[in-house]
Amino acid sequence: MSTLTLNAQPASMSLSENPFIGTLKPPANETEEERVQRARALQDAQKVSRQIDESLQETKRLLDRRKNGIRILLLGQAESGKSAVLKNFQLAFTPNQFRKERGVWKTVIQLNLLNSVKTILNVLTDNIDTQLNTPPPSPGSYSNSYNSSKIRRLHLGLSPLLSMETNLNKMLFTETSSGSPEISLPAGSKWKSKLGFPSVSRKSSSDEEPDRLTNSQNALISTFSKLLEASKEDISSLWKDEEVQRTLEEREVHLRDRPGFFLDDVDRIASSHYQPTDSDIVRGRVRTVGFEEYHLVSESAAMKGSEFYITDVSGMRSSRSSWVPFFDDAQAILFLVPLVFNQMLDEDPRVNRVEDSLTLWKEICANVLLANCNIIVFFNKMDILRRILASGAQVRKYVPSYGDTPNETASVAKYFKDRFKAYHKKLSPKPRTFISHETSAIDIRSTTALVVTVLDGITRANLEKSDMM
Ligand SMILES: Nc1nc2c(ncn2[C@@H]2O[C@H](COP(=O)(O)OP(=O)(O)OP(=O)(O)O)[C@@H](O)[C@H]2O)c(=O)[nH]1
Ligand SMILES: [Mg+2]
Repeated sequence: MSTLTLNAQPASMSLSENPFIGTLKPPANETEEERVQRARALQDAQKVSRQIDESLQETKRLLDRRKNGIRILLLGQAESGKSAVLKNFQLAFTPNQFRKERGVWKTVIQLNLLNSVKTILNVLTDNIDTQLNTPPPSPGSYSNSYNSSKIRRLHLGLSPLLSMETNLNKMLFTETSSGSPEISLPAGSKWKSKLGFPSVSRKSSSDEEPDRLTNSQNALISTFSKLLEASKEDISSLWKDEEVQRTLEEREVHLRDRPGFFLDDVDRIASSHYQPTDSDIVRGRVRTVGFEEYHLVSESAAMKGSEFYITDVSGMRSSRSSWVPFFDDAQAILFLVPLVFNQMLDEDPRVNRVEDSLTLWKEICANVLLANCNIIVFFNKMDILRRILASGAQVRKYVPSYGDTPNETASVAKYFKDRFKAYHKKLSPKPRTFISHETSAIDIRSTTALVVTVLDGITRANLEKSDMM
């Protein structure tokens, strides 16, 4: 083994030629004070050098550790359910850590609830505006129980809550350029530490640690919760009102199919003592902005100590170009496709969601950087698909090529699965197996069981790959 000697000096170089000797030698007429200063500076420099070495070693250790863990990338359009699937991974493998953050979700879920109330009020107001501008089709056909004065009264009653909601959103979350009324997660989960929940070791597009909330900000959160509780009856009767339900139906506003729907649980959630359940947390909606890597060290007995790195990204169209740097590192991709064939993208209401997923899928399949990557498709939101079909919506109206295939869940799922599978075969740079699952990510019992099986499959596939190398 060859050893490096620090004094090594080319034989051809004389001492007087060595350019470093002059700088390292103490000055000839150095005073005692200068000598002490020089010694101190040398000590400081050695300390910095040691710190750099330690940090390099730590980085290497983390990189080695990462290399031995399973690295998964979650992809799919916005609202496809990536963060919901991530929460199922957390529930399955790190339930204790997951539950420690329960308190953070209370405010998020209460804000989600209020967001649905705002949607209803907007629809009712809009409806009344339309009625005022069009004569009734038959006398008395506009006997709306939510007439303009009733809505005005409701608005008035809820206005302190609504204005507080605006302030809370500004205080806790990021505003998106999409202009969406949804709350957005600032890049990285550091927002959780704002609420007093230290984030576990993660890497994200923003590693800035936010300031903790001040007492007055915490008081605002608590007042919001109390005000929501005081408005519980109003919200409940608004949601249960038949006229309201009919108007929402006429306007094709299907709140149950939208993200962050909690109106069926208003009695439980609009309470200042409310504690979110696991299922509530998975249903809670916060739009992801940027990306975040979660490092999970399994707590479960079967896989204790196994490590996974799961990267969750924003699915907005404008964010997709920032996915590419993660392709190189990912061992498996979970690609989420919500089969909501009658819904359009938020960011471009002319684009059908399933068509957008297909376009994205083709790009992912054909990408050479992902040629060796396992890709697993989750056909998600199956519960919503069932509801959409039960409401009588015809697939062929939105996807003409569906033709006369039966308009029922199994046929619809098979039709889309076959299309995704065909592109996978045609566009993959190398042959690979098509793997897919039908999921409802809010069904935590079946999804936590599924992610355990999926992870097992990914681990085996990687072992086989490394055996072959
Ligand atoms: N009903 C139903 N809701 C779901 C399902 N999967 C996810 N959701 C809900 O849909 C909403 C959007 O899911 P997210 O996981 O936040 O979506 P995302 O893909 O992370 O979206 P971005 O962060 O915007 O890219 C959340 O409120 C979820 O709870 C599902 O299978 N069924
Ligand atoms: Mg997300």
